[in-house]
Amino acid sequence: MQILIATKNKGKVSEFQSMFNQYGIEVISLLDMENIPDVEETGDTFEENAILKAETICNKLNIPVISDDSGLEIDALDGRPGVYSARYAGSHKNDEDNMNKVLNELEGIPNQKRTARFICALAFARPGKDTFVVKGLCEGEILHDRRGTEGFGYDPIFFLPKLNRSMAELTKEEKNKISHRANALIKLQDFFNEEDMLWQKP
Ligand SMILES: O=P(O)(O)OP(=O)(O)OP(=O)(O)OC[C@H]1O[C@@H](n2cnc3c(O)ncnc32)[C@H](O)[C@@H]1O
Ligand SMILES: [Mg+2]
Repeated sequence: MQILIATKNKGKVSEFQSMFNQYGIEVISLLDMENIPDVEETGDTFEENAILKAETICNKLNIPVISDDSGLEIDALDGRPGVYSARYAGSHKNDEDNMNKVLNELEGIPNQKRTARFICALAFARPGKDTFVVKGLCEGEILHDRRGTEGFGYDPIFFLPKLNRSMAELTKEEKNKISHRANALIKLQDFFNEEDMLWQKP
């Protein structure tokens, strides 16, 4: 069995692959397909953008798809970068530039005021049926410098106080137990279980 994740982000694909692996489900993504243009993320919320991406690709290919819209919300920056996380330092979507921008903006802000959370909205769209959408969170703090080399995106500057490590210091297996993406996927599973379809909790 296969599921299409409507994303072009390698880091997300790799995490979905290991999360779905335990169910014997093969993950394919837009990186495996040619000529799929980027869906413009014009929504004001993660949920809106996730629905937009899932429904656009579902309508184009006429198969069920899951999409992921995610990002980082920093309290001291009034929730920025938020839905603009991918393009925070410009439309070239560069992780290093994005992290530098955040670190510069937080310069001089003390630890207790550096609270933040990763957010992930997952939308599941099927031909001719209602789309459903769920949201998962992961709370943490923004570090003063990068730590660790695992993961992707903003992981090196995201600190998890309970684990005393940055997200980029966790193995993929560890991250997939506590991440915003994992928390959203658990909620999506509940939908699937209710509808008695696709895949079941182990
Ligand atoms: O839209 P798609 O094709 O899925 O790929 P994208 O990279 O543009 O993805 P988003 O629009 O959802 O933007 C997500 C941003 O948030 C960052 N992000 C999302 N999940 C993350 C995670 O688990 N760890 C670190 N950064 C993350 C990511 O690096 C992007 O900058
Ligand atoms: Mg995007």
